[in-house]
Amino acid sequence: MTALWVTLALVATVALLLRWQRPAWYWMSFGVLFAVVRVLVRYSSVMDACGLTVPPPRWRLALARMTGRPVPDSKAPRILRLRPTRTGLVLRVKLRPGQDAFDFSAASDRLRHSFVMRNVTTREIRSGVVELRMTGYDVLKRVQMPARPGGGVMRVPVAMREDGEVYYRDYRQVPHALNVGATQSGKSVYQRNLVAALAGLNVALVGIDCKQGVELAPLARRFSALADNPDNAADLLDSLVEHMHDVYQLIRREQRLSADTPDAEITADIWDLPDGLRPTPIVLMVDEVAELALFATKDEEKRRDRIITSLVRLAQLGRAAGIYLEICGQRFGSELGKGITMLRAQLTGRTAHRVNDETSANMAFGDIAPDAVLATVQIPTDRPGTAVVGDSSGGWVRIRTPHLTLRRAVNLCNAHASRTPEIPALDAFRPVLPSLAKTPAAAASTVPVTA
Ligand SMILES: Nc1ncnc2c1ncn2[C@@H]1O[C@H](COP(=O)(O)OP(=O)(O)OP(=O)(O)O)[C@@H](O)[C@H]1O
Repeated sequence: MTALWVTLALVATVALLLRWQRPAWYWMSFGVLFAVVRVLVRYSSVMDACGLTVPPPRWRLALARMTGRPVPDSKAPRILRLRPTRTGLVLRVKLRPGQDAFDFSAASDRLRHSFVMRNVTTREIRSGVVELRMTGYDVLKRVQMPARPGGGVMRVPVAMREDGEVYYRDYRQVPHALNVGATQSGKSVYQRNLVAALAGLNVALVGIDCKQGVELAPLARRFSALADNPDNAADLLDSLVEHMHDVYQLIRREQRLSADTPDAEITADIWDLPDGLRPTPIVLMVDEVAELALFATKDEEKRRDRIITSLVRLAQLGRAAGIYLEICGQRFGSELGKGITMLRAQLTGRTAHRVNDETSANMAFGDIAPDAVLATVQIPTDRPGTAVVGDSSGGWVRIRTPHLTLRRAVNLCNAHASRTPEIPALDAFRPVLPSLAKTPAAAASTVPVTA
């Protein structure tokens, strides 16, 4: 008997320790079982308390009255499926007549504490069927991405969402994005995660890093072109615009060829081109965009206008040519001068890390997802890497990136260096790696790269 008590005490201690120190492990070992039992046992009473039941039909009430039987209870939505996941539970229910998905999203906070879960989000997956995604612990406290997060063509895993799902950056769905945040909020780590995820794909990475290349130069082995000051950046962007026009010419040529063949697909963008003809898609990463928009002299002002015009052109026309923009900065508003709001309107993907004021949050979401502004302002200082992402559909979600060190990102880029494609139009901006530098002077004039 004593042995049993000792074992139980030991198990309870281990469970408490895990819950405190390793919530993900606690969830997988103990939490999931307790949560399943809790949800199943409390389901009817919780639905009733949250106002998610429907009264019995009148004919049943009348029948009960006539026959003197007890009045039938209100009915909760029928459980279709309860599935445990590595971060929580997914409960799928069939709505009763008269219920709608909005009832569930309005009750998500009540459901959260009634089922003792960390977070509950709801969505209607098809007419009359609602899915409740519940997380069992704070998945953003210590981000652990799944071992095989999946992905697809131009769709890469970047962070963990607060509902326990992986957040993917999908360039074909949302071609251009803006990433804002105060200093030390985690923008560079977000960008690093993007680079690391893209490194293994058939894609050309092009970087503009006006912090003298401090963020992107170490990853240069996987970059096809890199600019580390506004002068270089202006030339690089001009060349990229030229490359875009060449790709359009190629698409037009293919369209002319297929126009006379009745059954042939008409090419509208690079993804419709045959594999052998398709130019490599390009992701342009711009770090600290405000540096490109600032000027002190007349010449610098001309250069600034050239840069912003090229960026607007790429944002307006780049998608079909397979050029995608990822623009990063502390603020991105009209104070940066003409052309900025026009550019911002084209950057439909928005990510906002912690900001210092509501105006900065408005720069990210004011025009597309006003609800996300409050969520952005509330990001705590002690959680770098936490961000709110939204798009032009008005939806938004909290995410946090895994803490990818620069060392690991460099190793990943080096491991995939052989995948770095050559883009002839951008040849002049190819980062010269130490092994290729011929003289110390030549090496000094190029962006240094860590091995
Ligand atoms: N997801 C994360 N988890 C834990 N720590 C993080 C995460 N993201 C960033 N950090 C830490 O926060 C600090 C700031 O990160 P980062 O350099 O990415 O911020 P930033 O917004 O780019 O800052 P700046 O604009 O000053 O360059 C770093 O010390 C980094 O290690």
